[in-house]
Amino acid sequence: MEVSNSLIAVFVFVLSIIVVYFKYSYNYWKRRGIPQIPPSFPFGTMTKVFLRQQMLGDRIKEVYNIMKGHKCVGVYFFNQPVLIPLSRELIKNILTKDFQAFHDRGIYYDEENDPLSAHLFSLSGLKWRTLRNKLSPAFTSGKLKFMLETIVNCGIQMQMVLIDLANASKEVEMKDTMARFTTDVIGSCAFGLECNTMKDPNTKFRQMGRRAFTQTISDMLRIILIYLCPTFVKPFGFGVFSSEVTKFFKNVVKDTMDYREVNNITRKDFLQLLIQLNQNGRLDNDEDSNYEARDAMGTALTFEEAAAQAFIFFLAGFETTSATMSFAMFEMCVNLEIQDRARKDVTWALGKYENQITYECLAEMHYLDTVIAETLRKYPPAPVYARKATDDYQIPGTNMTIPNDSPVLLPIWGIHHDPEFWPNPEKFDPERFNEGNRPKIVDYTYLPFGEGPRVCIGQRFALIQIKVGLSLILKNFKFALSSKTPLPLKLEPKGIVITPVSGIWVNLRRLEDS
Ligand code: HEM
Repeated sequence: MEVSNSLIAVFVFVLSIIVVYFKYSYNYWKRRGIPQIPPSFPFGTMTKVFLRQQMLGDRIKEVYNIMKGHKCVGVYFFNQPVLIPLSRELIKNILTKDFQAFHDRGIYYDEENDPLSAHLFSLSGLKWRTLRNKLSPAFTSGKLKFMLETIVNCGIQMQMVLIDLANASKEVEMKDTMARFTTDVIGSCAFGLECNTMKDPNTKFRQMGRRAFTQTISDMLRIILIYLCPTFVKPFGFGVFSSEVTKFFKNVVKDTMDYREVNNITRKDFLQLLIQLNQNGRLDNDEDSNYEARDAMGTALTFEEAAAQAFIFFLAGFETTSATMSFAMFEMCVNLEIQDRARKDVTWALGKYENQITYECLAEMHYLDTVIAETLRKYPPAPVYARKATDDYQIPGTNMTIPNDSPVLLPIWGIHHDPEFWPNPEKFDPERFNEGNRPKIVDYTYLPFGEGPRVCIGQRFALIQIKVGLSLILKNFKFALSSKTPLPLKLEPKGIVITPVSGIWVNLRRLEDS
């Protein structure tokens, strides 16, 4: 009895210390004269997010709406202070003008124990800059043209599978179908593999892709530990992703690189470019020579570094693009006149280029561009993204200073739905991006791919992939929402990228039959 009383006393004592410490931490922003949202113990300002009841992007949008008018606001993840910039000038300064004070994301990586975590998205400082310079030439229009054939081949596989489903009058779940298409594209372009996920939805590649984007309770606990005490977890070799996922991707890169070397095979894909960087530290025959990488060359990428980049191209590439394609399909189901107009645009461009999806043909699908742009506004796949202050930063025109090391989260979902910049923001209206309206878009209010030196490196590749997929669907099918799609769409609270909870189900009708 006495032992248990002592244990309870120790527990109460430790808990009281934690509560007092958290309460003190909860004045962090107030002490610095920065407005804050009142936090509560123990989750700070993010209770529903940590209880997996609300998407992070949605919570940050609420904060944006409550505090709009201020330059910035402080929030807390547990007791960790995080800054949300609200004014356009401050957002611009962080992303571009004063980039030197915010060049890192503050994302955990551990080159030694978890080399796959040391990729372009997470790296910091000079390492990031050097790698960015080395990789940028892999995304020039010349290199993308070189990969188009691979993307179109994956699109044709998708088209064939959809034709079979339409012939069998089966309802199709678009989110998963698009994820299988983009898995095939990125699997092929980043890992040099024909994944065949379109034909077999349960390939190991697709399973690992799904696993990477599903957080189990133990993943969540590991991530929280990494977030709260990164120095403590390092010696334990905790990875951001489960070891099953990282082992799989590392082996795929190793096996494919070895196979190509032994059999002297080259292919038109990112992996080939990574192999060149691994062997020579630069790309062969670089016809797009306007890149600033010349100084950064010389040192080759190690195998681990090359594998980490293939891994991030896959992670950053497949879910974001498939989400965009499926939301575009959803909106074109709900707005049939937009679907018809997009189809006319696509068939006109294809007609002009003898039904061949070339780079030039895609560039002429102007209306489809506006549909994709509006999809990325209404459903930005990355509803928030991170930066870290790399110096003390005094906010111009104020007495407020963002302390060195502060995590910063950009409230993209909030900005994209702000009626001041986007009247009637819930309306899906591609006209916002037509030739006449595009120049009127207020700077720093449309940021689906980020901005400044850390802007998405895969932006052009993503847009090509999305256009290839959507143009093949529009050309071949009419589509309508099935009653299996619950309306209004509910978004997954546990998701990293915005995804609909129960998928998007459509009925496809082959155009010859309509
Ligand atoms: C619709 C599709 C996509 C969206 C909406 C998207 C969005 C973003 C955003 C918001 C960022 C952060 C930008 C910033 O912090 O300023 C980012 C970074 C990045 N994205 Fe994408 N992305 C997409 C597709 C892709 C694809 C297809 C790839 C690769 C093939 C890719 C690779 C990357 C990488 C490597 C970074 C890190 C860049 C750096 O830190 O230097 N993304 N992306």
